[in-house]
Amino acid sequence: MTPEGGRAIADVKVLSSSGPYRVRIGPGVSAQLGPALLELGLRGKVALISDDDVFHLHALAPMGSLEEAKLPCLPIRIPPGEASKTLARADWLYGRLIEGGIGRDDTVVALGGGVVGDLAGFVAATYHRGVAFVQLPTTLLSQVDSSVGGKVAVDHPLGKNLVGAFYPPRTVLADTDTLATLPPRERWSGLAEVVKAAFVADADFLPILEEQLERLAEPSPPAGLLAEAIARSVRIKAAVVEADEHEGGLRRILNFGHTIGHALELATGFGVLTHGEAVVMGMRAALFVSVELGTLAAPEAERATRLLARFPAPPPFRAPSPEAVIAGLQRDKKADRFVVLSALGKAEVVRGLEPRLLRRAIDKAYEGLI
Ligand SMILES: NC(=O)c1ccc[n+]([C@@H]2O[C@H](COP(=O)([O-])OP(=O)(O)OC[C@H]3O[C@@H](n4cnc5c(N)ncnc54)[C@H](O)[C@@H]3O)[C@@H](O)[C@H]2O)c1
Ligand SMILES: O=C(O)C(=O)C[C@@H](O)[C@H](O)[C@H](O)COP(=O)(O)O
Ligand SMILES: [Zn+2]
Repeated sequence: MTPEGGRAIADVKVLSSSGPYRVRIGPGVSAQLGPALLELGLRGKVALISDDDVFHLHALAPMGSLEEAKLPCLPIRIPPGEASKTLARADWLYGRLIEGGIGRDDTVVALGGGVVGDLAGFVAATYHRGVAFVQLPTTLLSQVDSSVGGKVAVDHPLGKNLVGAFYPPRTVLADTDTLATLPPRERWSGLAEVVKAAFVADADFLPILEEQLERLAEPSPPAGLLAEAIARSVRIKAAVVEADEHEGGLRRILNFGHTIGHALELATGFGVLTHGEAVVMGMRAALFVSVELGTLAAPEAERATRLLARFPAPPPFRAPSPEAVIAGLQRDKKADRFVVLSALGKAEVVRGLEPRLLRRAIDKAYEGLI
């Protein structure tokens, strides 16, 4: 328990078709898991899914709180990394849930980053046609983005997140204390989604990021600054997903940088680039496309590109050919749609990008890296 006693610094309410849920953000909030479940009337067993590394680092507090609340816990660990976000791993998890006697009235809790959250959420959505699902995100990326909004999925060898569902969590406990152990590369990966949120929906957030980007990437940024940046990103995402939960329109803006980003993750091999690294490259490409199509003024694109240039380059990787990237891109769920900026803080969707423009955009994504 922290000096604050696990009290949230921010508490964001998100409306969804399966009911409202709270996102509590602050130091020590994962130690509130037991009471949070009881508050929701979730009194059954808890299957706590985590990856090996996160389990060793951060399972004690939430498991202790389950014990105090007298909620039986079945811990299940998976290997860390994007390679675990597969149907095969989901199938393996179903086996552990069946063997552990997890039933319709029990709860799946995801303790980890976006990989654990997306995978455990997919399993929760499908096991027994849906059991209660709770997120305890432990990466910056999962606290600012993936734990909110209900997208759950696994990858397919032919494409990222191709098998999934919309399955909102019952609650989210984003314990900012867990971020103290996060490696720098993963901090920057999360910051990519923070910057994306500002680019597509919150121009007033940009000056703060321009001033504080490197501080936010430090192992221990000023606590208030970090929690505020997380809360602001969550509020942006909450507003978008509340307006368009199932991505009929507006929600597509959250895919800014992702069309090429996802194709790069696939073509380099899942896990070679972090999601954030791929999205930074994809956003550079998308800014270029925005200027080429005339939706964004060049000085605004330059300002955004300058912010992205402050992200560290990924470790050296074998760059796939533009053809390989385009092939992956054509299998994306949103292959025919491309998100561009129409101003800083405002995005729109265009269709039917010319293949030649796409190739030049992929060159932009690689610029300075290969
Ligand atoms: N559902 C959504 O809306 C959504 C949004 C954005 C991204 N995503 C998905 O999220 C995934 C990426 O998530 P991620 O970046 O969290 O990756 P991740 O879950 O793989 O975590 C990154 C690494 O950090 C380690 N880790 C996690 N928490 C830690 C901690 N507190 N201390 C030390 N190490 C820790 C993990 O073991 C892992 O090795 C991708 O699959 C992406 O597609 C989903
Ligand atoms: O929540 C959303 O909507 C997003 O697009 C958020 C993205 O950051 C995230 O990477 C998401 O998983 C992408 O979804 P997909 O539908 O393109 O697979
Ligand atoms: Zn993303």
